[in-house]
Amino acid sequence: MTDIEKVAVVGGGLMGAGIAEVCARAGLDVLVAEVGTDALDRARARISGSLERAVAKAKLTAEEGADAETRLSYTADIGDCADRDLVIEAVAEDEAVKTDVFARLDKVVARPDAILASNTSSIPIMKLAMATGRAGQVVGIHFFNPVPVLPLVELVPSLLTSNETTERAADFATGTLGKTVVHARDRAGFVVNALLVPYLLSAIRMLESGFAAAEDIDAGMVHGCAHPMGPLRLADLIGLDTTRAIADSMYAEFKEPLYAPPPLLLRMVDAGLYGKKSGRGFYDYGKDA
Ligand SMILES: CC(=O)CC(=O)SCCNC(=O)CCNC(=O)[C@H](O)C(C)(C)COP(=O)(O)OP(=O)(O)OC[C@H]1O[C@@H](n2cnc3c(N)ncnc32)[C@H](O)[C@@H]1OP(=O)(O)O
Ligand SMILES: NC(=O)C1=CN([C@@H]2O[C@H](COP(=O)(O)OP(=O)(O)OC[C@H]3O[C@@H](n4cnc5c(N)ncnc54)[C@H](O)[C@@H]3O)[C@@H](O)[C@H]2O)C=CC1
Repeated sequence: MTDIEKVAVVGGGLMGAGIAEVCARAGLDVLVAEVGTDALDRARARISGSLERAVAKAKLTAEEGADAETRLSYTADIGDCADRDLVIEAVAEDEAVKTDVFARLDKVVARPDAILASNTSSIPIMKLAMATGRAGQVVGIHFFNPVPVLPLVELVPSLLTSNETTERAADFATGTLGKTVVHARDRAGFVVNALLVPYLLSAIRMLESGFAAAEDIDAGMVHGCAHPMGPLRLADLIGLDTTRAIADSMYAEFKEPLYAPPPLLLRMVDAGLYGKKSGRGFYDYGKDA
């Protein structure tokens, strides 16, 4: 266990809700910060629903589920992050939005040794660190979707992150949350997305070119390579808006065509077809997805 007891998660979407849930299940006091009451209600419903499913599947006792709920609190005021030991930013994959959040956290987080972490998939940590006056305490702690299921955390120090911050973040991920850590350099996409995203984009290009149907592309990778889901269903799970944003930042960093988002992905994002979270992407998920 580490000295980290009070955590805030800024952004309670797909990833922020999962991160808040695993932190509360690990016994931490967790504050979820969102942009307004509607977004907070959605975050609360996401976390409570997931805890209820874990209880229904006997992964948690009813008492453990109820205890986790009592450790969670919600706010629309980022100023409430003042007393936190660790803040994990999980807002949309947009550099301007994230740097604004880091600049605001730098003003409000009062503890001199607090860690400011980002769950970014691809934005260099240095860009976020330089929005603060405490780059030594800014680090990437990158979780994987769904957070309660997947064991991995990528730990990404920038050139300016102190060894102490990196070690405390690693202890938090492994000792407190029980995750498996891999260390990555501060390059867009880190380790996993640098490998995964070109594969997802290739599948989209394959569909776009008429090479094969979505179902056949996915079935090929599920039944031929034992992946738990095919690349198009996985892109839908990640969110096509997020997949596009990740591709954009990797392409901006490396200028390699394999990272360039294909036109079909761009048009689907333009159309609001974000995948599972919006109800439609490469597949239909119905209204309640
Ligand atoms: C973009 C980035 O920056 C980084 C990323 O995250 S990249 C994305 C990485 N994620 C992946 O690659 C996901 C690959 N897919 C999978 O692992 C699986 O398909 C999946 C876990 C999503 C669903 O698995 P499945 O077998 O098709 O469905 P299902 O039977 O419903 O779920 C399997 C288990 O996971 C659990 N689960 C699924 N989704 C869950 C969620 N959102 N929260 C909690 N538990 C969940 C289920 O309860 C079930 O648990 P049990 O076996 O103990 O009953
Ligand atoms: N979707 C995925 O599979 C994965 C995503 N990530 C990363 O996690 C981050 C979040 O992604 P998702 O959860 O998928 O996105 P999402 O769109 O589901 O959630 C983002 C949330 O941030 C909130 N938000 C926006 N601005 C805010 C602000 N200023 N203050 C507080 N909240 C704010 C939004 O209201 C929304 O609820 C991104 O950086 C993404 O790249 C990392 C791993 C996997």
